[in-house]
Amino acid sequence: MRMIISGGGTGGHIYPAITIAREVAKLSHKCEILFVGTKQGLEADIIPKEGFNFATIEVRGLERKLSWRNVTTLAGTVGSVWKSAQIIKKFKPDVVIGTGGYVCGPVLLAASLLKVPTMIQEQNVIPGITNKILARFVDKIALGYKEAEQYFRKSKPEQIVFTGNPIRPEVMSATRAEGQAALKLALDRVTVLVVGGSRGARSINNAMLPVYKHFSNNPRLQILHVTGQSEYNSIVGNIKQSGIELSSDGNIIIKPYLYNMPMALAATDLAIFRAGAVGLAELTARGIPAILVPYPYAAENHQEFNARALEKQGAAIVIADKELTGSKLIDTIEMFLNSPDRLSCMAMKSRELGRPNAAESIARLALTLKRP
Ligand SMILES: CC(=O)N[C@H]1[C@@H](OP(=O)(O)OP(=O)(O)OC[C@H]2O[C@@H](n3ccc(=O)[nH]c3=O)[C@H](O)[C@@H]2O)O[C@H](CO)[C@@H](O)[C@@H]1O
Repeated sequence: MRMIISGGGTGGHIYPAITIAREVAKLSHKCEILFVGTKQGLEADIIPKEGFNFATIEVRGLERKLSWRNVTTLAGTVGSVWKSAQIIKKFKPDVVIGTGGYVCGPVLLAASLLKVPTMIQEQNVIPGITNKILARFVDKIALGYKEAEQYFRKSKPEQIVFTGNPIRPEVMSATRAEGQAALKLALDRVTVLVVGGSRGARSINNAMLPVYKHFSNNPRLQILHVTGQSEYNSIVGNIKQSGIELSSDGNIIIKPYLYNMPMALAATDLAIFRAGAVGLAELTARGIPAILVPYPYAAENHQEFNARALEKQGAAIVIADKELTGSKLIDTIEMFLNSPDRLSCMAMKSRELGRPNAAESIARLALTLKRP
């Protein structure tokens, strides 16, 4: 099996691509995989680290309005479709898969024009613009949420398959003890993991300062906060300025990014998260109860819809970004600390929503596309 996989911009598109690629490789002997991304996206950092061959094309995202920039972007897209076609002709894939982000547009379009079997994987309740356009050209559409089907009305029913979102196998295999050891966490404390998606979240970062003040040195819990690369230094600066100690044996741990997120998830009792679809798939697969603060500027407010899907099933509490304050977070964390039953009930509801085998379903679907 030879496969090209493309997806980029943020972790929410990149990790599904990595997971699907690994699963296809596991299921088919002799598998060669080429990842196509951009030089600017997070994929340029993550993909070579993960050991995949990596080719790049130049492509920009469209603005969601009529603009001169869009005209030049579309003109540039013709060039990137041509470049993608060259990559495809040279690599000769049996199948081309896209996991979202604008880089997928030219790659999947070129594959479809060259009559190579294609599949896209849509992670969100409300699909991204690239996948909405690509839906007209591809052979299969694998959905992370059933609710997304209504946005692909022009597609044929046999094109659409509800699989759930793929999660890395390590997310399921890591044990609590391994996670605690990997992150040097205390064994006897409730662990709160705070993550603002793959790039961090300013409003969550800002709301956390009073939370640290309140819980600093509290023996009942520890907080592991992932700030995102760009805000790490300023957050650590603010914490030090406010007199909170970040010693190695303290209960507040701040990281810019976690390359071993599965370990952190394995040790987590409560998550404070944005509502990126892959992050949510990981939380539900492990049955982690969550306080979700959807990013309000995500395209068509899709994070709100992702988050509400969990809230509806009792797997999470949602706080709107504009209503997020330190004291609201403190009150909600205190509420969970004082009612462990509520926390475990939410954990159970979360696990009911999890689809730990989604990656395998998607990989099997990809294998069916290979022509004999
Ligand atoms: C602002 C925006 O539009 N974000 C979108 C982006 O989210 P984003 O990339 O933030 O989202 P997700 O939460 O879906 O996925 C993040 C992935 O990165 C990993 N991770 C994150 C932080 C870290 O330190 N280490 C780490 O490994 C997580 O474990 C997860 O696998 O793609 C998602 C999937 O299409 C969408 O639902 C989000 O709305």
